[in-house]
Amino acid sequence: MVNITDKIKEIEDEMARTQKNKATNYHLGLLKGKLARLRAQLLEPAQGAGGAGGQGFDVSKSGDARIALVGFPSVGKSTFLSKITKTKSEIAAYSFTTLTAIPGVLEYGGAEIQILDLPGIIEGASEGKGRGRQVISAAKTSDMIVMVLDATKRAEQRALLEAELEAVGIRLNQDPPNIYLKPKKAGGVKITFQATPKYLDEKMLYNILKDYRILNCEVLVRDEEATVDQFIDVIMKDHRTYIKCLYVYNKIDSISLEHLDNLAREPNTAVMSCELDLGVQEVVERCWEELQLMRIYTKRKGVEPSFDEALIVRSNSNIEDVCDAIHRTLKDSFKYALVWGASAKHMPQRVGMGHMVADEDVVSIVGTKSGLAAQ
Ligand SMILES: Nc1nc2c(ncn2[C@@H]2O[C@H](COP(=O)(O)OP(=O)(O)OP(=O)(O)O)[C@@H](O)[C@H]2O)c(=O)[nH]1
Ligand SMILES: [K+]
Ligand SMILES: [Mg+2]
Repeated sequence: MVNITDKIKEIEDEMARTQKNKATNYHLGLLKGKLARLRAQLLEPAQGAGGAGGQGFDVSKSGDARIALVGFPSVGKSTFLSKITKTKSEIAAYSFTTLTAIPGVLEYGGAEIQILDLPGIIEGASEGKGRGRQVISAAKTSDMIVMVLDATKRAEQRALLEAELEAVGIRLNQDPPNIYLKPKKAGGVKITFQATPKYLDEKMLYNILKDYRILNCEVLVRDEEATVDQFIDVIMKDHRTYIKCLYVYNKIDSISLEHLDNLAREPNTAVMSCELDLGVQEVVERCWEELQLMRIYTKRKGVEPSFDEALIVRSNSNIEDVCDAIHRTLKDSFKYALVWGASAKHMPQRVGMGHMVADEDVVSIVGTKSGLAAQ
């Protein structure tokens, strides 16, 4: 039996050989679809013993958010973890110093952020080289990826690493495509374009769906810029993860100012030197901004709010989420909430469960039973 990696290689070779033009467009679309399917198969837990399945490391999630440090060996991931948390992860000049996931806790803005130091990954990680598969699984469970890069190494490292993550369905700094796909029991395939598509047509989508044996469904393409890759992502949506990524170039103590200037201009990028303690705190601040966590201060009736301890909730949270963060049964006796701060139209504003809160709001929950104001 030909193994999956060989099949993947075959398709990749065929794609590389195929000239891109109007006539080959449909064929290339189909090949992309097949590739996505094979890659998903590769990540499925293997049958029986000794499988190199998609399991991550055995580290439980804790704190308000999780950040994974992903990068090639010896770029300084463990050095960074040791700088920003109290955890000491082994640091050395040789590759693969770190052999498992080492969690640390970063305390920032009243929140506790779990930082996962991971083994270095190498090219071919997505196909199971080294600890690649495990590292990638751990990265998938995080709220954000910090891709640590070595500023002294060649520029391709970034694209190589991106390709490894891309191959296992991780989409960095992208929104899920604006395409709606609903499988049906009968009725055939119905495709609607909300605007004239630039890169897609009905025949192309129809062919790919057929190849996936989706014979009855409704498709609505809302985005005129949607690509065939995005369409495949929608079909494969159970295998796709959309994660924020901050690219961090370490070791800037060893490069020229000109090179440093160029790196710092790349999008979603920060630069630092752990050795000279340059830019490290800025990286932490950038992470905090990207995570978009909000601090909510609770207040009991008739008592001044305490600003010592914040409740941490995610962006796009409402009063219901705040209740859940306080206590899981608080909602049951909820009457209304009083809100002071950026989200309030006047101070205080009386609001219901659906009210969206803002960073540093003060919230008082008023319940039906006595003494149920927020803790
Ligand atoms: N010049 C310079 N060297 C650094 C810097 N940060 C870390 N190093 C060195 O880079 C080497 C590798 O650091 P580690 O923290 O072990 O790298 P890692 O990415 O965790 O490596 P693996 O666990 O093997 O994947 C060590 O010798 C560090 O002292 C820096 O800012 N500048
Ligand atoms: K190392
Ligand atoms: Mg390490």
